[in-house]
Amino acid sequence: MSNIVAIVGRPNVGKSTLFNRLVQRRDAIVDSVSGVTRDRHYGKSDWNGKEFSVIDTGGYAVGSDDIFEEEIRKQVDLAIDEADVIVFVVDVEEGITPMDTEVANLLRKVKKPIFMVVNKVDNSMREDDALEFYNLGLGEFFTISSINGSGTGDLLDAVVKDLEDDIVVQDELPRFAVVGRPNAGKSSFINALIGVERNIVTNIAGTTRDSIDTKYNRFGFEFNLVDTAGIRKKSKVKEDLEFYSVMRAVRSIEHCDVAIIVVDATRGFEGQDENIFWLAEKNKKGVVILVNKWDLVEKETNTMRDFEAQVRNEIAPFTDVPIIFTSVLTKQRIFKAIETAVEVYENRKKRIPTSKLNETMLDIVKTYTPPAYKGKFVKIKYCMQLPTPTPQFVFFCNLPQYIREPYKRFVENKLRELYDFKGVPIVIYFRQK
Ligand SMILES: Nc1nc2c(ncn2[C@@H]2O[C@H](COP(=O)(O)OP(=O)(O)OP(=O)(O)O)[C@@H](O)[C@H]2O)c(=O)[nH]1
Ligand SMILES: Nc1nc2c(ncn2[C@@H]2O[C@H](COP(=O)(O)OP(=O)(O)OP(=O)(O)O)[C@@H](O)[C@H]2O)c(=O)[nH]1
Repeated sequence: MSNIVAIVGRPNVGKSTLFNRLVQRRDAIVDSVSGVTRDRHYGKSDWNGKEFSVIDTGGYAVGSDDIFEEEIRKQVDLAIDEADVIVFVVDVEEGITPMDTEVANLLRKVKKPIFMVVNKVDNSMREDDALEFYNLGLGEFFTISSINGSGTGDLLDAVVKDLEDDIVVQDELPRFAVVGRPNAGKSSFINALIGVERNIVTNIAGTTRDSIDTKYNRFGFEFNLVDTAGIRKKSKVKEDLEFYSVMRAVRSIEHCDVAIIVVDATRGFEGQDENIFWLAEKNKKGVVILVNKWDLVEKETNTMRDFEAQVRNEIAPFTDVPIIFTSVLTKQRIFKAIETAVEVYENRKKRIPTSKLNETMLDIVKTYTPPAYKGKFVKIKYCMQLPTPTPQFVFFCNLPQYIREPYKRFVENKLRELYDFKGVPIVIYFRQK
């Protein structure tokens, strides 16, 4: 059901450079919201029509050199458990180091597809130098230059062979993933919702270890709750890793239709919350934001309004997202949260008939035409919603290359005004006709 590619390797081999290359390509071509590169560590990519998430394990290891190795070992362990494909990067300039050998030892036992990648092979002379990496005992490898891009196409061809095609499961219940930073109240929310002590709730960050992906019937709604936290073996979690919560969020979001993002009101909407938000957006999933622990916030006249404004500011331009102030402790607005998630689920499945869309939208785009560019006028002739699992629209026109981002936004906003797409990412294309 999911396609997660993890990039592992010791520091400085070029993991981030490779990651950027994989993700930017997609950002440039497919992303509806350009300029959204707010997260360094994970992103969406696609190759030959297959979409996948890429996770860069670099940059997580913090602290002194001696705990470094231990951190990297843990990350590789986690990647082995949680990712579907592992890309192991080594550096031809440095050759084999003891840490490479250690990582290779961990990977050799793994059943999942592993791709060893010798990076910094910027020229043909270095191809010969790469031969020493056979000594790591992982068999064939790819030689690439992340900086100039050579070899990355062959690597991607091989990687996507091992990934699943997009599976569209029909006629299933809505799948909700409850995601958020450690300690935000995710387990408490699920418990309050389903009315039983299903998860372990404690006030120690990162204590939720049980997996649930179960069907519920509550408040007259039927849905599945997705929580893949328990997939990994408990014994291996010795302490909480930021990388672990990222992995967990990535996987849960990939599995869901709607991500219910739980935010701790006492901490505000922070960087990590934003990352999770954009992850859901990039995956074209529905989003509902719960501002939880609202009982702990000291309220003045405009506290709620101000908080909401701050969140909307951070998530612009996708501001049409339900934000609900909850207290899981006092069970405030729990029902509302589920009711809204169901609404968002329905919005995400919405299909606007072509005739109706043209009646409404064509008028608008003819009245408010795209600005002329280099003296040329763009004429939009026709539009339709694509038969995709999530809302995507195509506008046919004479000069699609002259359509700029602000006009796209304008069209998106109009679509959102006319048809309720609250909480749902929309993709808009302009195509030649
Ligand atoms: N010559 C050459 N240099 C490269 C290539 N890829 C990356 N580098 C350089 O190698 C250095 C490390 O690259 P990063 O991408 O930051 O490496 P990393 O593995 O993500 O490092 P950590 O974040 O510390 O784990 C940078 O100076 C890059 O410019 C390459 O293909 N050829
Ligand atoms: N006052 C107050 N406390 C809350 C609320 N929701 C959760 N808590 C408390 O916050 C702590 C963390 O809650 P959890 O439900 O374990 O949080 P979690 O997000 O599942 O945490 P991890 O398992 O670390 O990912 C617990 O002590 C809860 O009792 C709330 O709405 N109000």
